[in-house]
This record gives sequence, structure tokens and C-alpha cells, in this order.
Amino acid sequence: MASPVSSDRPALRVALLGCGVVGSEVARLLTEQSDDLASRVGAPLELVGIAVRNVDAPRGAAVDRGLLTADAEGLVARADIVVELMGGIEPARSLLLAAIGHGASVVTANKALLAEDGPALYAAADAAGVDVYYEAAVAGAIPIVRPLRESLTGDRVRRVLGIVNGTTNYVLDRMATEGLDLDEAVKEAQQLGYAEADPTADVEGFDAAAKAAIIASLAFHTRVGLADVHREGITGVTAQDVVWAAQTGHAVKLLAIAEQTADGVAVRVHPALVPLDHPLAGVRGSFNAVFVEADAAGELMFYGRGAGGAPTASAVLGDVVSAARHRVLGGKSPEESRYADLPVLDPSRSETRFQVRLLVADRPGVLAQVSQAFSDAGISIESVRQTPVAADGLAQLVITTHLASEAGFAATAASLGDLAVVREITSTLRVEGAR
Ligand SMILES: NC(=O)c1ccc[n+]([C@@H]2O[C@H](COP(=O)([O-])OP(=O)(O)OC[C@H]3O[C@@H](n4cnc5c(N)ncnc54)[C@H](O)[C@@H]3O)[C@@H](O)[C@H]2O)c1
Ligand SMILES: N[C@@H](CCO)C(=O)O
Ligand code: NA
Repeated sequence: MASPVSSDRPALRVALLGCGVVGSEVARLLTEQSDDLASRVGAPLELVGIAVRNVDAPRGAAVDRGLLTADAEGLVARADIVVELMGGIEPARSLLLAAIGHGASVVTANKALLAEDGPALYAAADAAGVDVYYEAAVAGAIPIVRPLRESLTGDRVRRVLGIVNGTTNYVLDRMATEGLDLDEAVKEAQQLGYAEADPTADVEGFDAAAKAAIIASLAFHTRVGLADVHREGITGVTAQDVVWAAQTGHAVKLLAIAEQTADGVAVRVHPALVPLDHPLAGVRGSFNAVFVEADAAGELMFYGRGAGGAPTASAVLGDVVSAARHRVLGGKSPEESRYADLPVLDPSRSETRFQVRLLVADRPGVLAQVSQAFSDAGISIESVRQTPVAADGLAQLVITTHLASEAGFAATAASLGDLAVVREITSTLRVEGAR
């Protein structure tokens, strides 16, 4: 085996901000793989410090305690590459801007920060002629930022459907396969290192919405921020929803959807029924997948581990190597691409299919009244399934529509609610990915 090439070039100084689930794995890999990394970069990478809140807190054996410091500002001033793995908006934003100000390139996994204030970082980095890399911010280990930013930049992306939050995919999967309730499954995801510091960000869809904003910005060359994303989490998904999804040939997934229509760009995150024959339906556990539809490339799917320390560290290290190579060879990461500047549409303009479950009186003429509520809003029904309910002479209807506007469906739901024969609208879920 060829021995790693040792370089005469001076070491590139790498600073790590944060030493939690991801940061500790980045520190480990930087140390364990230092020879290979030096060969791949053309210069050694020297970890010069790790900023933490508490230098005395217990750490894994892989972390060199001599590198720990509570002085993050001092650390960023003496680095060529700053890797931010603290999370949150502040002090992460100020530290990254300070690093850029000192001429360092930056790598971050912080989708919350990028979705809120990414453009300020990109502009500062462009002005300073340094790199901003963030592969780990979307779908962890899965290469998706680089493919959208570089590999697919000669194509026209039309639509992206993603399972981009490992915690919620894990939770929905455990509900479906083990009958766990939401809280039990979230606790497991926390123990496994998938969940955000506050798992509400996962469960309520904020994490996926931040990733959706980043994906949409890259895919459509248009600035999309967190506030532009229509967001619903999984707290309303019940065990019965999961059971009925399976009964009707679907899986329940929290999807991030970014699509270009004739009028602009629509970006939304919500639980959805995915037909079992769609590749996204088979994405189990904490795995992530991003399904891209592009004009020339056709359909692509990127699949792998979207959360967890080592997988996320893999994406971070890839970015560190890219930034380090630019220090050695010259060159720069692509600038923010926002020339298309498409309007970001109100969610009421989106079109999708719906599946609604209703409890209705089981007597003549009920189906006619119910279907009238759909046709009054111009919505075409694809299928109706009726099952008897033991109690009170009721029946359950499971109705799936063809494509309908959000506004049209809202009108239908209101009309259904007003019908005396409708006892309850038990659940409404969108259906995505029908082919
Ligand atoms: N865990 C994952 O699977 C995963 C996957 C992809 C992206 N991310 C992102 O990576 C980042 C880090 O996530 P994590 O799971 O490692 O979080 P974590 O909570 O395990 O670690 C964060 C670390 O940063 C430190 N920190 C926070 N504020 C600090 C401050 N002001 N000064 C010094 N240190 C500070 C904390 O003490 C902690 O050690 C987040 O932006 C997260 O969204 C995480
Ligand atoms: N909390 C996130 C980590 C990856 O960003 C998840 O569950 O997917
Ligand atoms: Na990624």
C-alpha cells in the first residue's frame, strides 16, 4: 500500500466550534484520518482548538482535552478554516461572520442559521473571497447540497420531494411497525443522537422547513427563507392514520416539497401519504432520502443517513477538504445563485391530492351529499372506500381526491363540516408522489 504523501506545505489551521454529537465525531475523524486528509488536501490539517461552553465537562476519549477552550472568539481569529457545530442562531452567526472577517473559510451544519440568515453569510464570504460550505446542513451524510449547487447546475430542476428529518421518519416508522406513541419514539431518537437539542424543532417540522428553504434556494436559484415555507409537523398524526395509510396502500412521511410552477416557487413541509410503490415510501428508520425531478436528468434519488454524529461528520469533513484544497490550489466555492428571483407562492396556491376520513351516518343519500361537497368546489374524487363502524349506525368513508387546490379543499372541508350527516372529519392528509 502506498504510504500517505507528506507535504512540505504549512499546516492549515482548523478550528471547531462545538463538541457535541457531531463536533466530537469531526474531532475524532480529523485526528484518526490526518495522514489521508493531508494527502488529499496537499497540506496537513491541524486542529488548533475546540470551543465549548464548559471545558471541564466529561468528553469521549477521542477528544484531546488540551484543545478545549471557552474563548470561541479568540479561536476563530487564529484559524484558516472554521467549522461551526454549535447550532442555534447566536453566537454561531457572529462567530462565523468574525471568522470570515479574519479571512477564514467556514463550514457549518447549521440549517437553522442558513435558513434564517444565510444570505448575510454568503455575501460576507463573497466579499472576503472565502468559502462557505454546508453539506451537512441538509440530509446529513447524503450529498445533496453539492449535487444541487454543482452537479445539477446545468439542468433545470422542477421538483424536489425529501424526507429530510431523521427524527420524524424514525418516529413515524416506530409508530407504524411497533405501535409506539409519539413521545416514546422521540425519546429513542434523542438517545440515538438524531434529535435537535430541542426536539420540538424536529417534531413540529422547523428542522425540515429550514432544509426545504435551503433546497429550494439551490434548486430554483431564488432566495427562499424559513418564513417562506408552509410548515406542519407530525404531532397531529395518529396511530389510526398510520394504520389507514397502510390499508390504502400508503406510508405516512414528513415530506419537504419544493416545486416550480408556472407562477413561481412553492415550498412546504407537512405529513403526507406516499404510495407504497414510490421509492420514498421505503425509506425506513432514521434514514433520509431526497427525490429530485429535473428536465434533462429525469428522476434521481439520494438516500442515506441524514442524522447521527459520524454520518454528519462525514459530510463536514468533505466540506473541510474542499475548503482546504482551495487554500492550497486556489479557487472558491460557488457564490449564492439567486439570479432567477422567482416569486415564492402563498401555500393556498399549491395543488395536491387529499385523503380524508369521515364518520358519517350510514343511511341512503349520504354519499350523494358528501360527493356534492367535493363537486361544488370543482374537486374530482379518485376513490371512496366505505367501512361499517360498530357504534351508532355510523360508517367510515375514506375519500381520495384527484389534484385539487388547497383553497378548494378548504372550502370542501368547511362544507363537509356543515353537513348534518357528517359526524366527524377524523383526519385529512395530503397524498404526494403518485406516479
Ligand atoms: N445531530 C445530528 O444528527 C445533526 C445532523 C445534521 C446537522 N446537525 C447540526 O449540527 C449542529 C450541531 O448539532 P449536534 O447534534 O452536534 O448538537 P449538540 O447539542 O450535541 O452539540 C452542540 C455543542 O455546541 C456547544 N455549544 C453550544 N453553544 C455554544 C457556545 N455558545 N459556545 C461554545 N459551545 C457551544 C454545546 O455545548 C455542544 O457541545 C446543529 O446545527 C445541528 O442542527 C446535527
Ligand atoms: N435533528 C435532525 C438532525 C439532522 O439535521 C434530524 O433528525 O434529521
Ligand atoms: Na448532506
